[in-house]
Amino acid sequence: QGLTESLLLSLVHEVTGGAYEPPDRGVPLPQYDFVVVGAGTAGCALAARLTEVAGWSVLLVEAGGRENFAMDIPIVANMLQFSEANWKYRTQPSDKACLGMSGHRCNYPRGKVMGGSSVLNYMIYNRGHPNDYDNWERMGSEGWAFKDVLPYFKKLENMMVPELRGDSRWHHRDGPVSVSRLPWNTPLGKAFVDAGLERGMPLVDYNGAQQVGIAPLQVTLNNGSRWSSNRAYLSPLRGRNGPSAGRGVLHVLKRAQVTRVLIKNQEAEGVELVRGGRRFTVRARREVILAAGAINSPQLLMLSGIGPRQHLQDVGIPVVADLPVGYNLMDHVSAGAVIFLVNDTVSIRTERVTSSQKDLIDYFSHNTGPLTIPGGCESVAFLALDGNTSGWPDLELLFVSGSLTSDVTLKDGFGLDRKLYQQVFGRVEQLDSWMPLPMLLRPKSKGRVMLRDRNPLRKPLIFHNYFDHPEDLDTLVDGVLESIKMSNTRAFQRFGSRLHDTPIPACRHHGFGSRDYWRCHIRHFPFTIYHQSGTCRMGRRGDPLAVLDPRLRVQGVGRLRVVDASVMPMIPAAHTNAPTYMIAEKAADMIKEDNGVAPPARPSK
Ligand SMILES: Cc1cc2nc3c(=O)[nH]c(=O)nc-3n(C[C@H](O)[C@H](O)[C@H](O)COP(=O)(O)OP(=O)(O)OC[C@H]3O[C@@H](n4cnc5c(N)ncnc54)[C@H](O)[C@@H]3O)c2cc1C
Repeated sequence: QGLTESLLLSLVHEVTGGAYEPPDRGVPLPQYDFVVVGAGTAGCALAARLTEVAGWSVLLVEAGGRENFAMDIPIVANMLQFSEANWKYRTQPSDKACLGMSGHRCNYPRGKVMGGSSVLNYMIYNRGHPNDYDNWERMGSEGWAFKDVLPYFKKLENMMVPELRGDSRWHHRDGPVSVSRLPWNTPLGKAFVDAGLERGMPLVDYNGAQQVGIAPLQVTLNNGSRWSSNRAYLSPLRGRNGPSAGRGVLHVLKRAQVTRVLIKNQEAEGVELVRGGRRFTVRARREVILAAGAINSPQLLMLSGIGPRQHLQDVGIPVVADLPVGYNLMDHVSAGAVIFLVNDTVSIRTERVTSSQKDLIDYFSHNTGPLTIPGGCESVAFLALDGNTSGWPDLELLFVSGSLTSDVTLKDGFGLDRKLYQQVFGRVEQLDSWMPLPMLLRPKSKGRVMLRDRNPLRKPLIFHNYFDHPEDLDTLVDGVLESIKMSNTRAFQRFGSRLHDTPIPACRHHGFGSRDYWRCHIRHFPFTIYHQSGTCRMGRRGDPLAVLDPRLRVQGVGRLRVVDASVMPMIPAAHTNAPTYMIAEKAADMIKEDNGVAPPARPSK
């Protein structure tokens, strides 16, 4: 009976999907105070905060459609990449990386849905290290030091982990973004933490006093389900929006793509957008704010004439402001496809959990069980490599209680060459396995986003430039070697954990397991951890490397800001969702201040 009830419940949710989010306005008004482009992590947070001001009107424009119930189920996170909720970007072919992917191109997913990438993400909640933000300030982003941003990290947080809730030095309970631990773990997830302890790593709250160490994940889940930005910030507005509620007005336009910012006399006047084949122009009395993410915000700026002069001239767009838009693309790349086999049925295999009546009932009726594990991610280690005593980690090992072979969609999610996949992994496809994702936290290589042409509906060109800097590759090799040590601990040997050792044919000549072999392996299978950022970086006013000033205003163009992951001058040693929320929270206060409204209350210190 439990199962039937569960399925009926899902059907009801599916039909009424997105019922908690603000409705689609259909046709916009001709004018608003603010037009916010993109309802992703930053856009939802920002729009919600701006409508706290009575008398302000905000239009939030989103290219994707509504969020639905299936998107809330953590275990299917990677499957969403095959849906229309993904922009389905691919990087340009490279001879340095993605060599094991079809066409030497890596997939680069981005959310295209209410909630943006916070709907596609793996929900890992991570702030980064104080040095990340102190470094931002040193690089010219005045007001973004850790002491300045910590209050905003706290403001967004509803910490639900019992032992952290009371730690008011680092955490907060009243924010919109729910943070919890996984309600359920596999034996392997626990083994990873034990293995870390065995290797001498301390158990840490990595969002607290010390990041380096080992820990079960903190995740943006509420009651076992995804807590997206749409859910966190927009659902509370439904039904209590508008002047009579003492708030501003929020209109949301879904499946509407902004094609250009309208600029006159070096000031943004509004946007042009297309929706259902119709073209609309919407004016902004106060400001246009781009929150379209690290690929689409630079694309939109360039389409509007703001970008590198030569590039704009090459594609035939009149130059409004000559700025380094699209440069400084950063991501956290990992050493993918390093897998360890185990003897017992202790890992997550998607087809096993989604066809288990018990697991389905556990999820739908009790909000627990394997379906609550976001794509199999359970625990994490942050490592400072030899000689680094700063506490600012170089490397992360993200533990996944399954591997490339545990889910039929994963290899295609990353875009692996099918023949190569069969050669290397076909033999072990049916076995239980786990995967550490050694992830480079402070990459030195930088990529670039460029326009293909002046057509706003064509995908931009993305050059990841992974491993341009040789140190990046070496750090990842260290990560693979540490993962092998983790597998050799007593905690993992209980399960007979062993490295899968079928070599990649093109790397075999290096000798399986040598540093050169791993370099070659990583060049074949670099997995993005989806943290694209930095392409509209902020910096000191007048800095030729900066697109924005530290108040996130586009240099040389009035009434235009960017508020999303693209503003980061340097990618933090963190998964980027929480830092993006922080950026939006801080931006909301700056925008209020700059428009003559004192921020409502100082966020808690
Ligand atoms: C698969 C995946 C897994 C991830 N896992 C994690 C994780 O576990 N933990 C973590 O911290 N981070 C994770 N991230 C990264 C994190 O989610 C992002 O850094 C964050 O969501 C970025 O927020 P944003 O506001 O910059 O952009 P987005 O959230 O991507 O929002 C941009 C929005 O703008 C819309 N848009 C774009 N162009 C236009 C246009 N022209 N007109 C109208 N709308 C437009 C998009 O459709 C989108 O909704 C993951 C990301 C992905 C894709």
